[in-house]
Amino acid sequence: MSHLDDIPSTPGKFKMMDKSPFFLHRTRWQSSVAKLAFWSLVFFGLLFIFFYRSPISNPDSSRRSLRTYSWGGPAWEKRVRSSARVRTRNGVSVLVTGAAGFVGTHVSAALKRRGDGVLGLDNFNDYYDTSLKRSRQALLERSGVFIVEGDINDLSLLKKLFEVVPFTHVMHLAAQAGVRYAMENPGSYVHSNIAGFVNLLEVCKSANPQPAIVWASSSSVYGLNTKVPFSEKDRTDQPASLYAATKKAGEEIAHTYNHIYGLSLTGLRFFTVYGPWGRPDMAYFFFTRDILKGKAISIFEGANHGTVARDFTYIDDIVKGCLGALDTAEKSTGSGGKKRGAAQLRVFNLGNTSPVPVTDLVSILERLLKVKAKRNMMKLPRNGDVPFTHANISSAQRELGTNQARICRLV
Ligand SMILES: O=C(O)[C@H]1O[C@H](OP(=O)(O)OP(=O)(O)OC[C@H]2O[C@@H](n3ccc(=O)[nH]c3=O)[C@H](O)[C@@H]2O)[C@H](O)[C@@H](O)[C@@H]1O
Repeated sequence: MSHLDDIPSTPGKFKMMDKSPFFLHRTRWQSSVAKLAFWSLVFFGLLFIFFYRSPISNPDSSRRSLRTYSWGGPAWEKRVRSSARVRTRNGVSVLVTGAAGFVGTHVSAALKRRGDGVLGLDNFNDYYDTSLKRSRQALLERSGVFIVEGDINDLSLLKKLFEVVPFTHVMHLAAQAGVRYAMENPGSYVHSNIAGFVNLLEVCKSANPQPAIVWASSSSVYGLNTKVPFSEKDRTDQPASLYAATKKAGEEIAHTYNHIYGLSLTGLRFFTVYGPWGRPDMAYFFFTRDILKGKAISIFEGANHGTVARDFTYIDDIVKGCLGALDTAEKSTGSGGKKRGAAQLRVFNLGNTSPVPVTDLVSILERLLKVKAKRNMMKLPRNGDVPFTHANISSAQRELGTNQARICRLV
């Protein structure tokens, strides 16, 4: 484009050029034709450069530039197939969405370890430091799990994945997590937890064979319930946050797709999951960071200095529950978008069954870090938090073939 620098930017400058000795004896008419020819050349030149460099002339690069994700092509398909290949008798092939997330990484690794085919999908969004997601990706890559970079809202990508691999199961863990962030960015919750989920179900319902789907709901659906422990039969119509509302909406959407299309669907209500490779937006993570920095931490308390507590659940127990749900999931009954019979629809709590006060969590951290925390006690803000959670997991223990209670505690 450097030649464009020589082009005069104003008509005045052009007139100056007309007065040069070269043009001196030309007529006015000749000068106009020259001007016209010159500017036409410039115009067509620019037009050419625009179309030559524009993505429109190359559909592949256009797709990449618009969606910022790169996928497709024979080498990519080969990686997808290889990652999803089942390597054991009776193994299953699972599409794990949110595979670079905390729970997604652990579940993908566990499935791969036992010989199942696993393909990850993740959009690597920057809700928290993406370098942590990249490290999890590297970890999974070493064990043979390929993570496709893309969004669950990308219909053509999802269709392509099902064209390349006839997945038997989908482990849907991609979501906008975090209770308090919903007040800052509500659209992100609607985009991932509602629109993205519907998009995924649309593709699953049309797939042939239809996969069985296990997906992450949340303990937050119990909202402002006071009856403890929380049982799957309890009411879940009083969400305290938009996050909870989108997860509850997911449960209703699951019901619809099960009812109309015969999709086998299992929702798992996770209770405040913690462990290695955990999420930096969660309290145990940033409390640790701030205690080590000598920064004060805000500890929430209920009315009249009441205790705020969580049924903190160790990641290994959650992984057991996820695998148990996949293993006991019945096949979807539909095909090609048509229901052929009643299909399985389930919801399970996955929790530790013994709530721990947040003040105790801080004491444990102090003991392990050997640093005294600067505690700033404050009233539970009205930002989506609930005072306590407590899971009844008898249904999961009975039906998922896993006794996950008390395997691992905070200490
Ligand atoms: O189980 C769930 O359904 C949810 O668990 C967590 O949400 P939360 O239980 O709020 O977990 P944290 O953000 O780690 O908070 C843990 C506890 O610390 C308290 N907290 C949090 C932040 C803070 O500054 N101070 C404080 O006392 C919270 O009130 C809560 O009782 C996850 O972040 C959600 O994505 C998940 O769905």
